[in-house]
Amino acid sequence: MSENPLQLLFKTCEKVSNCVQTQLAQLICLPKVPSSHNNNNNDHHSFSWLSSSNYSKNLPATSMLLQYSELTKQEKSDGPVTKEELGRATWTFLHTVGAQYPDKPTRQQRKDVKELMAILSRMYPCNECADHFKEVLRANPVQAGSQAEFSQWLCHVHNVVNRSLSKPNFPCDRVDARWGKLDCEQRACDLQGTDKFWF
Ligand SMILES: Cc1cc2nc3c(=O)[nH]c(=O)nc-3n(C[C@H](O)[C@H](O)[C@H](O)COP(=O)(O)OP(=O)(O)OC[C@H]3O[C@@H](n4cnc5c(N)ncnc54)[C@H](O)[C@@H]3O)c2cc1C
Repeated sequence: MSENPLQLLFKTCEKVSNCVQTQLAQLICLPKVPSSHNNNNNDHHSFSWLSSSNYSKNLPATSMLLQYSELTKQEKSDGPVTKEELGRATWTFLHTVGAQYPDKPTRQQRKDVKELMAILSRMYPCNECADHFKEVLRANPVQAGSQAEFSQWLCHVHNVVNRSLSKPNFPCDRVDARWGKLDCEQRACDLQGTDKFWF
């Protein structure tokens, strides 16, 4: 007996749906799901757990897709950093050093920050940034006679870099409001005034 046209239509739709699911799953590199997840235990439909019929039974489709996107985020945050991420982390470090720098630094402390900036301009792991920063330092020698002086100098050189990247100027009178000493319980990290900070 010839097949009911509606049945034929349903079968075709199912085939198309399976095909789309497979292609999508391959596109986003989803792992193959063990056959136990597969209702009809049909290996060539490795991704049938994505189908709506499985959604209410084994529920893997949406939850696994969510887990997958979480995994992707995790992998991304564990992977190599971008130039922007590195920049933000380095400026955070520098401005925090600036906030913790002593009001009355010793000669050694002044020498250390100058060396720190010089080493940064040689070792910064982005060549174009390091080369540019060498020029910035030549035109703006480190000023580190006090905490206020050093944090304002940092703000100024950060603005020089900002301008070169067509970023807006940061108002340096707001630098103390933006950056502060490291937030540590019971001020355990507040090393200013102790000899721990500078070894
Ligand atoms: C030494 C150095 C040299 C760099 N050179 C280059 C380069 O040549 N080319 C390149 O593409 N990238 C460079 N970068 C990276 C670049 O400066 C930025 O860090 C990156 O583009 C991300 O920018 P952002 O807009 O997220 O904020 P960032 O500039 O990273 O700033 C982080 C935060 O600091 C605050 N802030 C901004 N400006 C100031 C300021 N003047 N004083 C105090 N706080 C401020 C803001 O709250 C901002 O959100 C360099 C980074 C460093 C540390």
